[in-house]
Amino acid sequence: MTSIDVQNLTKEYGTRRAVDDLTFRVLPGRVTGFLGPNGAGKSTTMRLVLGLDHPTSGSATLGGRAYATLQDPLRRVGALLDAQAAHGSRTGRDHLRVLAASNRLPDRRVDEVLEETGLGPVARRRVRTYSLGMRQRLGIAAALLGDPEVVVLDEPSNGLDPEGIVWIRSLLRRLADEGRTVLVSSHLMNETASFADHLVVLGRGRLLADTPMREFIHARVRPAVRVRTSDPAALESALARHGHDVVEHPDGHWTVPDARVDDIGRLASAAGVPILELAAEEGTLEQAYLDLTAAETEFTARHQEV
Ligand SMILES: Nc1ncnc2c1ncn2[C@@H]1O[C@H](COP(=O)(O)OP(=O)(O)OP(=O)(O)O)[C@@H](O)[C@H]1O
Repeated sequence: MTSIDVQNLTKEYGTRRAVDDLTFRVLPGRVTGFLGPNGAGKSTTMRLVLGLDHPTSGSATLGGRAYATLQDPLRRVGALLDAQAAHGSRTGRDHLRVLAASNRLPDRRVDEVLEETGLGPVARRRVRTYSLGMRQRLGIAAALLGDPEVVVLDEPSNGLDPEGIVWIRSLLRRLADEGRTVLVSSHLMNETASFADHLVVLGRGRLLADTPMREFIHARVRPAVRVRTSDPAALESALARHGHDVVEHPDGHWTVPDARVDDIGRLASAAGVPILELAAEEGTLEQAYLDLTAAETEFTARHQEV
């Protein structure tokens, strides 16, 4: 199977360094979320992987080969970078047929991907009449046309309605389960958390994290227990006796940082404290991401002061 290998990749536009000595690997069989603030270098990296731009130094390869050297590239790599790329005066079906013909792919694939992306009913309409979500689906259909081992999608949920978002989530999962290499950029943290197994995070063109999603969250956000009781004084003293701090919230629930739900449940039960609600509070990707990017901003500010 084919991995994406980015090795000491640097791209400068004039004096601006969009990608700065980046090294990471995107492995098959999982969905890798590609995150970073605006201008962090995600699209530039994707363009370099897809041979749409030349690196200033370093390399980006697919299964050890540069994109430009691949035979029938659509059969190896499918990409969605710009959903507006399709010709407005063509029908969705014709757009895909032209792509298929130029990559020696059978017409049968066109109908298969139209079906797969839910575009069957609008396939014979001109692209200029498509909504943003339909164009997005057409871009995804084009990416899947060659049944590629590697799929690179820049903001695929953009413009999709809730049904479309659920669909893209299950599509990404299936592509990864089939053993493909899937790299997906997004600004939406809840969305990324729902599909990514692994994360690559950029900041100012540099690699900030390359880690499984669960680890990324657990390393940055402390787990807590959410609890609500009808006898706050009794709960507070029971928790204090066992060295737990509590944080009280205006709506009456409390959180106990760094605690496990089993321990708090047992402790409350032993003390005879009535419990109305008890739940584990997992950190979210958004919290972890903001923590990381805040640390990065602080680091940059400190270094600029020197
Ligand atoms: N063709 C170009 N010419 C000059 N500068 C460019 C070009 N392409 C990108 N840049 C600059 O490189 C930096 C990285 O941009 P890039 O689009 O890769 O970031 P991104 O992480 O994809 O951002 P976003 O989340 O906003 O899409 C930005 O400062 C951008 O202005």
